[in-house]
Amino acid sequence: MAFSVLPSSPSIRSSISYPRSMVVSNKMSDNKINNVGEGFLSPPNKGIYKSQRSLQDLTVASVASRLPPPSVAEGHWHHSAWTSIRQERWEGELVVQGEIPLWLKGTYLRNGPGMWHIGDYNFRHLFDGYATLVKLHFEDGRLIAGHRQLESQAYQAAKKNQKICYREFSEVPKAENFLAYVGELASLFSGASLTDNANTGVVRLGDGRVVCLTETQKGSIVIDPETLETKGKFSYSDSLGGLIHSAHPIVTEEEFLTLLPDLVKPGYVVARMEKGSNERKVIGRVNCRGGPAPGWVHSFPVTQNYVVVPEMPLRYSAQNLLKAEPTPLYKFRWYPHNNAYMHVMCKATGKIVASVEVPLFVQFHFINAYEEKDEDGRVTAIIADCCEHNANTDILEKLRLNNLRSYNGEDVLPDARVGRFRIPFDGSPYGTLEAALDPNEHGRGMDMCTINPNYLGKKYRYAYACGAHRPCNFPNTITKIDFELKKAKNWYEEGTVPSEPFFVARPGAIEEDDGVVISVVSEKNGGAYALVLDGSTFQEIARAKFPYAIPYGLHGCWVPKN
Ligand SMILES: CC1=C[C@H](O/C=C(C)\C=C\C2=C(C)CCCC2(C)C)OC1=O
Ligand SMILES: CC(/C=C/C=O)=C\C=C\O
Ligand SMILES: [Fe+2]
Repeated sequence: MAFSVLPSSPSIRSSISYPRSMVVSNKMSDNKINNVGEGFLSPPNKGIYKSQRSLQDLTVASVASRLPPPSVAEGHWHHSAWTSIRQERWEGELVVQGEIPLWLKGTYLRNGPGMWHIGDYNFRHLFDGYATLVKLHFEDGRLIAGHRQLESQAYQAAKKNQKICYREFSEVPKAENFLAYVGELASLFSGASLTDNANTGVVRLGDGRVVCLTETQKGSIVIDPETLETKGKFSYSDSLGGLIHSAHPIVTEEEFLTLLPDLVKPGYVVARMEKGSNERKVIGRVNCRGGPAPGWVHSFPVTQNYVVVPEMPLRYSAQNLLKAEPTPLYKFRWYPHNNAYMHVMCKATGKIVASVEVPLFVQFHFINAYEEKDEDGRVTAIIADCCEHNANTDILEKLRLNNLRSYNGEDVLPDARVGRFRIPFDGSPYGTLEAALDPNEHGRGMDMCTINPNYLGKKYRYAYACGAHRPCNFPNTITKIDFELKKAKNWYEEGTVPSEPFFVARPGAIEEDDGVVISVVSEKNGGAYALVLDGSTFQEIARAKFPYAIPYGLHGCWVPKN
């Protein structure tokens, strides 16, 4: 279903003056950064700023990028979604078209890999980019927006040395010679060469600290939610050790639950950190049933009383970790013959209460989970939903920047669905996995999901995610899934790439979908806008254009205004 957009051209005002460094050449022959961002390049009277609080003239250091070959220049090479951010930071008020509800008071923060080159070297994979934080501060119907680069050690070192200095998702520092490589290997075992580029998510802990996260534990970095300034490492004060963890801990007002994969003795440690603490305490451990390594745990679900530990056939691979060049599945390997499993751990005791074999699956993101009960209130099963890629690992390859940028109109996004696991508690050895609704409801695209956070771990009716309006090469709709009616409502605007929808409940709401859904939308010719949809009708209620291109981003959080 296509939605109409609000009338364009609101009364436009701009008080902006363009610093010299922002006015860049738009010629394809220049070996310079070529973002072709409408907002940056258009003359001031075409700007859409309402006012300018602080425009920082901090062009990203030496951002000369190698230009695409002319044959693909007509594709999505200049889509803002896949174009590096050009400035270190910006902040300003945006003109709002439509109406932002007056109850919406607080800041939406979004993290993501927004800078994909260093010097004249272009990164290969979407997940390699240096972290860019975006903020949307809503108050009194107004919107102050901005972005800032996260000052991780990895980003600072890359800027200083003009080369990649740490191991990213697919990129590896180039060894100068064999001896250096041996040193590199040693530092890999100690974790010293792993990145701290926290480009995946951002969470607000119960005590108010805001932390950016990625797959490496050292990539836990505290930021100031107002200025987006990097404050320093979030160091875990326990001695749990290990180098990696789930990039998606479960964070509530009271606690932080995480999974630490154990690559030495294949399994997972489930740990909990209380509000206000830096110390994780072990709840329990799950041993893998398949091998030779634990499955990738980018995310995991919880119910009110249980932690669900997935054992996906896409497993970490120590061999691939050591390789200097990316392998087809990066740091992972696909082991279909070693099966797939789901384990359930009691949160209070750490005991494994169910462990079942399930059909093969591929997911990055769990949506939610809940306990199914019989009429006496006894738990009969766990229901766990995820964005499931039909047990096909191709999606990892599709997320290479070359593929995203060279889109030519072909329908190349692999099919995905809402995968619903049922993990029975009756001792039977198998669980089931089925589509929760007809995937055609959301164009057979499905990822980047969120829910009303008040329904975490509880029976729920709605999920918000990105679906597909085909043909496409990347999820390009915002979709609202109704599990009760098995229907989806889809927001779509031609040529745009919306990032993960984020639900904010209206204070005092009774209905699960009473609230708004926020997304940052990247446009094909260099623009971007903040979008607010009504959670219930899924109609657009407001949008506000950024004065420059905002690249695609991953996950976000909400910081309420006190
Ligand atoms: C998804 C998603 C992945 C991502 O990851 C970023 C990094 C730096 C991942 C690194 C690694 C693994 C995925 C496996 C184990 C090794 C290690 C190098 C730590 O960002 C994303 O959004
Ligand atoms: C962007 C993404 C998957 C898109 C698939 O269709 C995954 C991001 C992981 O954090
Ligand atoms: Fe993720």
